[in-house]
Amino acid sequence: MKIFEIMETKDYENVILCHDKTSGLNAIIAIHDTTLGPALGGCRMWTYDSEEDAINDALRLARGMTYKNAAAGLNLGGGKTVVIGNPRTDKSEALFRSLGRYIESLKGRYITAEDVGTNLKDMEYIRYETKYVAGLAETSGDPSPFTAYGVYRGMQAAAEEIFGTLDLRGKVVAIQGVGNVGYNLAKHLYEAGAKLIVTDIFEDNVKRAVEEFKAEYVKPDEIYGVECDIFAPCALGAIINDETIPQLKCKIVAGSANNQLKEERHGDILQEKGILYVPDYIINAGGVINVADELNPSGYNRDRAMRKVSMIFDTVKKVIQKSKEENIPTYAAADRVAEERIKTIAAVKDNYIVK
Ligand SMILES: NC(=O)C1=CN([C@@H]2O[C@H](COP(=O)(O)OP(=O)(O)OC[C@H]3O[C@@H](n4cnc5c(N)ncnc54)[C@H](O)[C@@H]3O)[C@@H](O)[C@H]2O)C=CC1
Ligand SMILES: O=C(O)CCC(=O)C(=O)O
Repeated sequence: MKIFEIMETKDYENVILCHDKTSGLNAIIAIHDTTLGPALGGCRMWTYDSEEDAINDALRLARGMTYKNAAAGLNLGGGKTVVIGNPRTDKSEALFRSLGRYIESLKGRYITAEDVGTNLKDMEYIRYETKYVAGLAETSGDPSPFTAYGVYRGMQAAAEEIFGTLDLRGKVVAIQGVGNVGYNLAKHLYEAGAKLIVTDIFEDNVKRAVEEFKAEYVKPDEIYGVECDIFAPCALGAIINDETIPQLKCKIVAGSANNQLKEERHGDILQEKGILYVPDYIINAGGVINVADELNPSGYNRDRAMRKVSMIFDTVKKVIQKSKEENIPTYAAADRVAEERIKTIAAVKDNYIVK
């Protein structure tokens, strides 16, 4: 793996390898870009097939956070931590405190939070060693309801574009994955009068959605082909691909899952087919917007965080507008929105201030 070549090509600032013999910690902190502010991004714990896979994941996710934070209008750069290990069996207080000490040593260049495989308890252990951790139980808490609300608002913006109304009453929405985000999204949609079709690999999650929201159930591999207005991927990445696109009968793809397009070209194909794709990192920024509110000098405020999440409606509109004006697919328009903000703010910061 040519790490410096990758760092040069995609403009990474730091990649920090963290090891602690006592706790067994093997982790990577990747900081992609801090033009807008300290890098903020969650801490993922996963069993990787190789160290190279783990480093690649940290790099890819850190860069994704730069774009997500920039497009969301946050004064934050992008970073991510990857802890190599099984989240069910390899966790300990010592492991997360050891990681916390590494994060502390960066003196605020990187702020961590929850991600796949980590939870509020793990964040508390990190907090024993550093203040550079957000999303604690006593402050902003579980980000999923905020992410779900952001997805709902983004869907409304997309609906206004395609159906001429943001009213989702009577619209059919197919949700893939009714876990933390999917469940909360289903609740908003049900209350708005939408008809739901759901799938999940966990029976309990399906049962909850069917009973509470009168949702129709289909098997996991059937969800792509159902007749619907909106397909909402809220489970896995890479689900928009050569096998699934021909099955889609929706007019909009809008969901919380990260990295929905298997490859960028799949975003081009959606556009050719006349399906509006709402870029994942634009519509799923509710969680990070909420977590970032903790960094406000006056402290965390839930109502303010919710108001900011609601603005995802406007960001989605802006991306759609750019896509139309510049005749590019929405995923490329989203990248331009993020890159232009970083470039503009970098230029503003160019002048010298006496400290
Ligand atoms: N929780 C949050 O605030 C954020 C979540 N995301 C992304 O949104 C997605 C969902 O996140 P959460 O709801 O937190 O995760 P979760 O783990 O609570 O829910 C995911 C659900 O998908 C189901 N699932 C897994 N494989 C499936 C398959 N093949 N077919 C159907 N269902 C399947 C799982 O059983 C689970 O119920 C993930 O991709 C995550 O990275 C992105 C930004 C923030
Ligand atoms: O929402 C969080 O807890 C951190 C943000 C993040 O890592 C993400 O949005 O993927």
